[in-house]
Amino acid sequence: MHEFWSTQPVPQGEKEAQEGPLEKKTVDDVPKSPYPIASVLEWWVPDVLESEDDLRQIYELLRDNYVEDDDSMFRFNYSHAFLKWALTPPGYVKEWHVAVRRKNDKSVVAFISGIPIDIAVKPSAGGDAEVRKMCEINFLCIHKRLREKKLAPILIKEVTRRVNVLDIWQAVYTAGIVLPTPFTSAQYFHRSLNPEKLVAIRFSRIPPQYEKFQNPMQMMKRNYAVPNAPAVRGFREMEAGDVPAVKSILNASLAKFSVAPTFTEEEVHHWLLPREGVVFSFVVADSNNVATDFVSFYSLPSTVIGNSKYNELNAAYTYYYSANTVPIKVLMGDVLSAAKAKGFDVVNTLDILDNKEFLQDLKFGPGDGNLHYYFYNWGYPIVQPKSVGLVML
Ligand SMILES: COC(=O)c1ccc(N2CCCCCC2)c(NS(=O)(=O)c2ccc(OC)cc2)c1
Repeated sequence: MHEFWSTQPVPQGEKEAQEGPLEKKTVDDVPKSPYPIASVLEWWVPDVLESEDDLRQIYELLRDNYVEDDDSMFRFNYSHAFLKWALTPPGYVKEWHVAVRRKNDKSVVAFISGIPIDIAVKPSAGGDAEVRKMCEINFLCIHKRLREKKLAPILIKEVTRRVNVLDIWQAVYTAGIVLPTPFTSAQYFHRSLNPEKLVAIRFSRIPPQYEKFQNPMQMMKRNYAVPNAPAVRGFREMEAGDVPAVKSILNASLAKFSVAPTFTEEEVHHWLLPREGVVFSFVVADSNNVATDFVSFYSLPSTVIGNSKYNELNAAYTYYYSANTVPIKVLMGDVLSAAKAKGFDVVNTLDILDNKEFLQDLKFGPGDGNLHYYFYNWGYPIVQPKSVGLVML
């Protein structure tokens, strides 16, 4: 079991692993040439920022081969603009976008990405957080026709080599499956905004508790109806002028968690300013128009697999927030209104951050998916998802 992971510096399930690095190497120990790969294949670094065609090839690989839910009802369909955003934050390293192509026709068969991130990790015994420059790994995808050929371990080793050669020795990543060894496991929750479409997509009957009504669908629509205007006075879209205030309140909010990113001003600008069709962010401004609260969500549509009537689900996912003058459930209530107004069918979230404080009142229901969080080369005790302040796209 775990032929590959048992060779890696990750907690192997022994009891209390020590906190911190599991192995210590230096740049001199790191091979300078790419990891060997089958002769019919070649390593390739797409230029996602400057080449629309390179970006399109990565987009299509993920659209057709990336994560599906357990029942293969949905597959994530990250957009071009979303992928460009997710892959090119301040200080990104082009070579950490690792693709594999077939030599003969140059078709992309696999991908894995890394981006730089500053993670603040609190020692479990308490005390100040240690801020560590890490790599955030995402979008590991092997073409459906090349599964079970041990390609994933090769991509993981190669991206690790390209990260280590720049003197970075830790990574953070998530997966819907259990690997050695999660430091937390979160659960997905979803809030319907368009119950008619969700019932149609889920091929499922209307929930039994609605059967008693004369017009069950009408009652479902009423139950999930949201105001068409925000409730919070001073609630408005975030602008560039809000960046310093948002950096300050967001970093302060995230400092409460055991594991969370810290953001520079440039990173706040990149990750949290609104981007059409990608990320949506709002502030609560006081009488001097200074942001006192902040909330955001991102657009991640899913392909509906094998449904004749609908082929796309417009899902919004809650992102970062800092609730200070209003409770998070009031702030998130305005996110539901904004998402509905922008045509989203559902809002998805995880029970990380303070999200448990709004799930029930805002009528989120449990999904059937889990998201497990992992460190590479960093021993850390298992913590509750509500101690985690890291949102992975
Ligand atoms: C790859 O998964 C999807 O594209 C997707 C999209 C929407 C989901 N919804 C919203 C639609 C209502 C039905 C259940 C929740 C769900 N169900 S889910 O429980 O939110 C879920 C999310 C992620 C996942 O794998 C990482 C597995 C399950 C999944």
